[in-house]
Amino acid sequence: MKYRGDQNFYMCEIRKDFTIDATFKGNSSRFLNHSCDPNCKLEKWQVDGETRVGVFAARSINIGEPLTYDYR
Ligand SMILES: C[S@@+](CC[C@H](N)C(=O)[O-])C[C@H]1O[C@@H](n2cnc3c(N)ncnc32)[C@H](O)[C@@H]1O
Repeated sequence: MKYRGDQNFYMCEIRKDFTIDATFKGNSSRFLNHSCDPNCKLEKWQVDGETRVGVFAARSINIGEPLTYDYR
């Protein structure tokens, strides 16, 4: 799964012909920042025949700690 983020373009490639693009619409996962030492990870699941991307804790996270994952 590839993810590319910059000021005006947020897109997550699920397959060659299928992407999630949060440029105009998205959910609270839009607020996760990048870190090279992230506390979260993305997982791609098949749910009822649909591809879903979920954010999961990669380690124990303290209250108030920003949620991050590796954009690359
Ligand atoms: C998906 S948004 C993350 C949420 C965003 N920080 C906000 O407050 O809405 C991605 C943008 O956040 C900023 N960003 C994400 N991670 C960052 C980091 N580690 N350091 C500085 N800016 C970051 C960049 O401007 C990036 O284009």
